[in-house]
Amino acid sequence: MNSYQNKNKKISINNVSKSYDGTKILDNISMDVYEGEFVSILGPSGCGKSTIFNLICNLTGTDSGDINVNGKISYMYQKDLLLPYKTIIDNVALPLILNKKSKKEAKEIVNPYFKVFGLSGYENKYPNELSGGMKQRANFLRTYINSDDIMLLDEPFGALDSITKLSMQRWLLEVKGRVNSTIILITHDIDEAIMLSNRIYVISQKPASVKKEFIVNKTDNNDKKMEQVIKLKNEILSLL
Ligand SMILES: Nc1ncnc2c1ncn2[C@@H]1O[C@H](COP(=O)(O)OP(=O)(O)OP(=O)(O)O)[C@@H](O)[C@H]1O
Repeated sequence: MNSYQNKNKKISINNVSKSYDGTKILDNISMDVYEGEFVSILGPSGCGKSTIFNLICNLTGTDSGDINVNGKISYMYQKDLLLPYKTIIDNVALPLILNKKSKKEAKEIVNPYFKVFGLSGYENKYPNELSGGMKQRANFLRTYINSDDIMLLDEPFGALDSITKLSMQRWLLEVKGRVNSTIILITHDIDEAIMLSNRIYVISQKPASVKKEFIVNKTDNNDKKMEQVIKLKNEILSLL
């Protein structure tokens, strides 16, 4: 158990199974996520990870089992999905404008977050003027503006080169230290899951079931940290 598991449960997935066209995708999955926690779902490509998010968002229904969500969800995809003809600030303000705020008011609300999310100076640029990493920061900020309560991140750094990816992972860790959002990350990158998460659910090949749940102990002692990471990585690798 980690310290978050004493807090409110934000999402609980109970014995959920799901098939598409007669093929079982998810087999009796159970997971819980607590307030302020960063949880990763780690599994091989195509095993059904995005299907779990689609079920959480009610974009599709379960065949059996149930899902309880306690809060407002936002969902960030791997692709940035920024509108090319709108400036970054207009893109980020979009969820508020869709929620009936005036354009002026929406911009005033989002403006201070540009500094917090390392996007100062990019407010009036267009998406094609930004690097892949900066676009994903803007995408993350727009997701956060949509809801800072529960954020679902579906391989947000999957399309980035490895150096940008590492700097974005560090950036996300730092941002997470400043916000109290509950975050669930889908990834097939073991290092990413260990670096960012408080807890990791390792899931199997299709039909996906939970193979094991790991708590990632955070320590400031670098030697101990390295030792723990190697041990955890080996344990996870042996399951995949
Ligand atoms: N709406 C749908 N109709 C039919 N089959 C689907 C549908 N959505 C997903 N699937 C199938 O379910 C399986 C799991 O897909 P899903 O996208 O959930 O996996 P994933 O683990 O997120 O994949 P990846 O790591 O490649 O993003 C795939 O075989 C996919 O073809």
